[in-house]
Amino acid sequence: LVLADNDHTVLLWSHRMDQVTEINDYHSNERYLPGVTLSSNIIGFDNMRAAVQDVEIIVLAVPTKAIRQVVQEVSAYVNSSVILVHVSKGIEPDSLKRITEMIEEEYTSSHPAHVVVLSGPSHAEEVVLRHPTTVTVSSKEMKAAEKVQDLFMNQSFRVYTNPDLIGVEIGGALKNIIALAAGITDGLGYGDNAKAALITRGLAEIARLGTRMGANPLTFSGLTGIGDLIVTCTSVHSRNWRAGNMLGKGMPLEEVLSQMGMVVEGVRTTKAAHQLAKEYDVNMPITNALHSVLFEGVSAKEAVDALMGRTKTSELEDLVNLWSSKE
Ligand SMILES: NC(=O)C1=CN([C@@H]2O[C@H](COP(=O)(O)OP(=O)(O)OC[C@H]3O[C@@H](n4cnc5c(N)ncnc54)[C@H](OP(=O)(O)O)[C@@H]3O)[C@@H](O)[C@H]2O)C=CC1
Ligand SMILES: O=C(CO)COP(=O)(O)O
Repeated sequence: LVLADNDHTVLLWSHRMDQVTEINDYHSNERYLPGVTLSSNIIGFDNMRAAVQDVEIIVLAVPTKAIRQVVQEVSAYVNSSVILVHVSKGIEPDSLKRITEMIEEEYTSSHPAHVVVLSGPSHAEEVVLRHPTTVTVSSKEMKAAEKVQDLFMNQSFRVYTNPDLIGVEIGGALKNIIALAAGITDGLGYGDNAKAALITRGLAEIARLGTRMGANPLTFSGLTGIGDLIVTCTSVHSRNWRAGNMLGKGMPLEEVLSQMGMVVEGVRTTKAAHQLAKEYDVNMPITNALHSVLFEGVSAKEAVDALMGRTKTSELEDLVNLWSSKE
């Protein structure tokens, strides 16, 4: 919708034929954006080749789990140099790869691709209402990122650049873990103090890991760090928050996921971050507590009690370690 508002023709491929028909015949997408009228310059395609073969920019807007498969399909049909923009927020368990790394591994066309991430506090439900939204683009090739900035920028959608690709991707992925945890504490009936604690200490552990992985610590005080943490931990639009809320009320994980019917990225990302914390030897108590709830049979209440009962520590010790690990 943002690109269509900026007078671009958008060829929107979907793997569901019924969705393509709905977009072309009724200019709507009721399952995902109820009540929204889509612009007529958004054209649905069920044929991937027809959608991507002549375009300059491809926006990948699928869950992390689908990235590898979709990039393989896309790269079979690209017949000139393209910019691949991804908006996914996750890390792959086991391989522990960021999205850009997964795209680079799967892209096989002989025509070059420049990979750009677009991320930040941006619930789709509000973007489609043209409510003011700010995001960040990053890439190994900042010229490509600047081109994407120009394409998306408009009066209600403001785009910043940040050359710290690792920080942008890590912040966007890991905030979903904290959003799940924030949903859990709300589901348990805890209040704003608990949520503020999760956002603040969640940011500390995201920054600790991200910095160890090579990110600039300042990125975590930007849109893809604290910005996305706030929007995801405090909004009923967030699928991660909603899933956490059901977990906090006692619903088993499988039932929560089947009720959601949309991606809850934080679940797989918790698995990945738990592994990353071990690999980089970084202390991530909230991530580990969530891992124990999701995958080790610990109750939400027990996990909160364990977090609160840890040995005393200094708040600033974190910050000192963060900066010194950069030197
Ligand atoms: N929604 C939001 O506000 C925002 C989402 N994001 C990120 O964007 C990414 C996508 O999120 P979102 O759009 O909400 O996710 P959804 O769960 O809504 O899925 C998006 C689309 O991807 C399709 N899809 C899923 N798997 C495949 C596959 N294997 N092949 C082809 N298509 C597939 C879905 O089809 P189907 O209907 O069949 O499931 C759906 O049409 C996530 O990483 C999310 O974190 C980032 C910013 C905001
Ligand atoms: O990333 C998002 C907003 O910036 C959307 O978050 P959810 O995936 O939790 O809905």
